Amino acid sequence: MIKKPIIALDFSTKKEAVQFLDIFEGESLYVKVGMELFYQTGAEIIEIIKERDHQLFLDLKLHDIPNTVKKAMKGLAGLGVDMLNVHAAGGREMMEAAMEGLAAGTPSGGVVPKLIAVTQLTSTSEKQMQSEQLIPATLDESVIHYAKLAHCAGLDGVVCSAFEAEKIKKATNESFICVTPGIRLKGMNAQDQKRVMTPLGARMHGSSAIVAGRAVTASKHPLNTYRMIANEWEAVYS
Ligand SMILES: O=C(O)c1cc(=O)[nH]c(=O)n1[C@@H]1O[C@H](COP(=O)(O)O)[C@@H](O)[C@H]1O
Repeated sequence: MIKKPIIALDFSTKKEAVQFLDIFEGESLYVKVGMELFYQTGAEIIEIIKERDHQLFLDLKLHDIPNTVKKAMKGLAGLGVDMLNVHAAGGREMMEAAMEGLAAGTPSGGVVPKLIAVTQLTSTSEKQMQSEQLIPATLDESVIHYAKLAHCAGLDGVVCSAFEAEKIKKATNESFICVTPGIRLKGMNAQDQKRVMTPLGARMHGSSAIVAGRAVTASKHPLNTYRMIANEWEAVYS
């Protein structure tokens, strides 16, 4: 279980990301770096975050042929991050290759980062999935199918919405990590997300970790908003 809400550092420059982190000085965080920031800064931002002793989820959502993903993961493993992800739609062989790459790239004596697979993005609705991906199943069925595939491939967990977390754990096992983005405090705008939930709702639905981005980063009072989210989420552990 990941006790701290994971903050998505979705900024386009190093300067903005660092200014944001400065607000939390003295606090140990779990942050996520995604494509927007990583493609601009490269590994430099990872170093900055590690120097500040924050935990880090590098969210690059790899999705390519097995050999390419394996080699890419081998390189990424050397960055010393805590968690990485791939798209489950890349298939079982690709996910197994990702695991092999991670193990091969982790320096000897080091901890192999956790690997999780994106099932159906939280910005996807059932209707969209059926009409655009031509998947003739319910959204739950598709997400659970991808979760089982990731589980069979030996991954540590998945990214899903909180709505599916409990069902995934039943279909795999209790320790399978369900990281759930699409987190909003009550009354907040869902923006481009389709399957959103409050931190408390995520807690009740069996999420292992929550990801909060714009709710915190675009807040007028990021520290207060983060604390509100953390209080709802962490209450279960106290
Ligand atoms: O893999 C992810 O982190 C991810 C998967 C998913 O299905 N949905 C999703 O929103 N995310 C990420 O989680 C964050 C959510 O951002 P907000 O909607 O601003 O809270 C973004 O950085 C997304 O890239």
